[in-house]
Amino acid sequence: MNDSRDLRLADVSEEEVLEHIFPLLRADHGPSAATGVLVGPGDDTAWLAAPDGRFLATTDAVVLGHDWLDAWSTGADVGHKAVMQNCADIAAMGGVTTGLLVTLAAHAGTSMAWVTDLARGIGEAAREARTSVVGGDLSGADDGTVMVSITAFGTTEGRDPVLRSGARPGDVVAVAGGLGRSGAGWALLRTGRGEIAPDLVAIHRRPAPPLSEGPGAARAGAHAMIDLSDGLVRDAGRVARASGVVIDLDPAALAPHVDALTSAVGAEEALTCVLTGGEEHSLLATFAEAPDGWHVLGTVGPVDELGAGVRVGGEPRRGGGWDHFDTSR
Ligand SMILES: Nc1ncnc2c1ncn2[C@@H]1O[C@H](COP(=O)(O)OP(=O)(O)O)[C@@H](O)[C@H]1O
Ligand SMILES: Cc1ncc(C[n+]2csc(CCOP(=O)(O)OP(=O)(O)O)c2C)c(N)n1
Ligand SMILES: [Mg+2]
Repeated sequence: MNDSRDLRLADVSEEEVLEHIFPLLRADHGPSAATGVLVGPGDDTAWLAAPDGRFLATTDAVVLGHDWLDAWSTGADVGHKAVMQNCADIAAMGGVTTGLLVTLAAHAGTSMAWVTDLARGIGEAAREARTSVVGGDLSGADDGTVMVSITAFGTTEGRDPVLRSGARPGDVVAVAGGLGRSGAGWALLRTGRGEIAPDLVAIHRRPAPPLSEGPGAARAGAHAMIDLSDGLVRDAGRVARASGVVIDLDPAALAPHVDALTSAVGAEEALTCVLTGGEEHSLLATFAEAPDGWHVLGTVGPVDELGAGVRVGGEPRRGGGWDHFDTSR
């Protein structure tokens, strides 16, 4: 196992795979949420502290061909993104991630080099998020199938979580992080133009959610919050419907985000990316008053005759954004 470069999963035992990846997954940071890990990987389960007696739990899976292509993303990119997707969900509740479970289901022909790279990316992202992998599972899969599923646990540090349902008329709606960059990077990759904007492609491969802004928003009194995984309009719509309000996005507030993408993808595609681009994992929240670090995008109003939902410059806006089972693509 010293040189894993040419090996496939079929050539090694499960124990050897685990022995190989454990060191890559290990947390090496000082005191943090990871200090709540009482028993880590290696036994039948992990054992975690839940200091305030309650914890957050979420899971997200990614599948080769549906969520990434090997031509676009390395194993490390896939691992990094899978971790960040989960940590963004924890942050969107106002929480801090305390531990991760990682499941890999892969066909026997999967190269050990890819698995090693995946583990490296997971470990790197976990350390960036100041958390650690506490366990997981390995499973076989049919030829061509590779799936990575991550489950994250988190703590709200004694606060109540920030739900999607708390937005109130009179609030502002604001974002921490960018808009449409991952979607623009994906559009460039799809059309073989990735070299036009390596920064956008990098964000698509490895989203960088502003994780600390989640608990920050909770401390600042956020009324509602969500992470932007499926596109601004779609995800804002989830907050609007859960809260029974209208969210009106101001085109002038969106303009700088659109302008930032225009040279790479053109003005029309830039607006589409900002409104509907997925996998950004920025945080969208509503507040009585937005704190520093948050960019106000619009306002929250009472339901009107059209019902709860999203408007852009007062105009109703539906559709767009990511749906896994949309076969019209
Ligand atoms: N297969 C499932 N079984 C039970 N609950 C699910 C399932 N899929 C999604 N959910 C729940 O539905 C909600 C929305 O899921 P999802 O859109 O995946 O959230 P997010 O975009 O934040 O990851 C979440 O609360 C999630 O836990
Ligand atoms: C090969 C490939 N096809 C499509 C996409 C685009 N894509 C996949 S998932 C997704 C949206 C977010 O994923 P999801 O699993 O719905 O995240 P969640 O809402 O559960 O956090 C997008 C835009 C991609 N990254 N790679
Ligand atoms: Mg989410």
